Amino acid sequence: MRNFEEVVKFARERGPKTISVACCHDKEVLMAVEMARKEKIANAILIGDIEKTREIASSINIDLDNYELIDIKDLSEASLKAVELVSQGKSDMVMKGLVDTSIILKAVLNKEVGLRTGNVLSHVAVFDVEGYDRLFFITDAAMNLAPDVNVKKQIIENACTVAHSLDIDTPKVAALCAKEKVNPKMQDTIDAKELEEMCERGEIKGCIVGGPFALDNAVSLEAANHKGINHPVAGKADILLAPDIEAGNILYKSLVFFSKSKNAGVIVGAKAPIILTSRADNEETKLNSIALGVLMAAKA
Ligand SMILES: CCCC(=O)SCCNC(=O)CCNC(=O)[C@H](O)C(C)(C)COP(=O)(O)OP(=O)(O)OC[C@H]1O[C@@H](n2cnc3c(N)ncnc32)[C@H](O)[C@@H]1OP(=O)(O)O
Repeated sequence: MRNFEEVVKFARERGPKTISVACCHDKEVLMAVEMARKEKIANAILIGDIEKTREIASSINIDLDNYELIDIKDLSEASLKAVELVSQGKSDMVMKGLVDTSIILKAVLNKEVGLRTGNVLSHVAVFDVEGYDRLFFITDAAMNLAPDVNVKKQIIENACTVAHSLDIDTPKVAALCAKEKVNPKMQDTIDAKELEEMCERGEIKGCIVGGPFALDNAVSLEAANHKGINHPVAGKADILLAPDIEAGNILYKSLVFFSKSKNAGVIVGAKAPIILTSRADNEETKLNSIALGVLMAAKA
């Protein structure tokens, strides 16, 4: 798949799935779940401040009779309930509403009702950037703070599951750094080279990993050629592995605010997909993310 129209089309064919929305009192979230319902992609169980939700819904002409509603005002408790519904098999995936990412992720990691698998969980954002003929996968902009090389390996593997779900069989992974040469004083450049070597040894499968790469020579063949970089990933990266959450989040939000791009975001590695976008993302991004979640759930 090369764009979100195809992702939404696929989700329509596989839906409807059920989403439990944690902290649903948010206009863009309600607009996205309503679009998903009308498109028969997903039905939603809305958990949160229902009085506020009703006010918002009536201001945008959404009939809440089409939804199951659970009134829990406390953000942590609402997040736990949304996760618990998935654990109980009453819902197929969780969606973040108007709540801090850390609150919903703590619910996902909760030992009693959470969705742990023993694997690393990580965020994968998919971007369709104007001017590029392929989707970009940015990871991890939202969950893992400062991953070491072994966690980075698992973050790559998680991103590959998303890329494979979108029929990108052998994604090219660029381990991003501030430069394309190893500097012993820059740990992320050492990690990037190690990840490349792990892939060459067959310890990371289903992709080609290269690193370190600066962003320009990861995404632009012209920039890579200019620097004389000769590697299958150079200028052709699909998956952009950020060295840490700060770089990943800034890259994500730069694309959202400074470029013409469409995007979607999901946490993977858990028992079910967690649809996770920024609160500032618009309803189209949230709908794309629901479609991506449906696709991931369908392939699970
Ligand atoms: C991109 C658009 C959206 C955004 O902009 S998001 C904005 C930025 N994101 C954030 O603020 C969230 C960043 N992450 C966090 O806040 C925290 O790392 C997070 C995920 C909430 C975990 O916090 P804590 O519960 O304090 O973490 P902890 O390190 O004490 O771990 C508790 C238990 O959970 C486990 N854990 C933490 N991260 C994990 C992961 N990625 N995958 C699998 N397991 C994980 C950890 O091993 C620990 O387990 P145990 O209790 O020892 O068995």
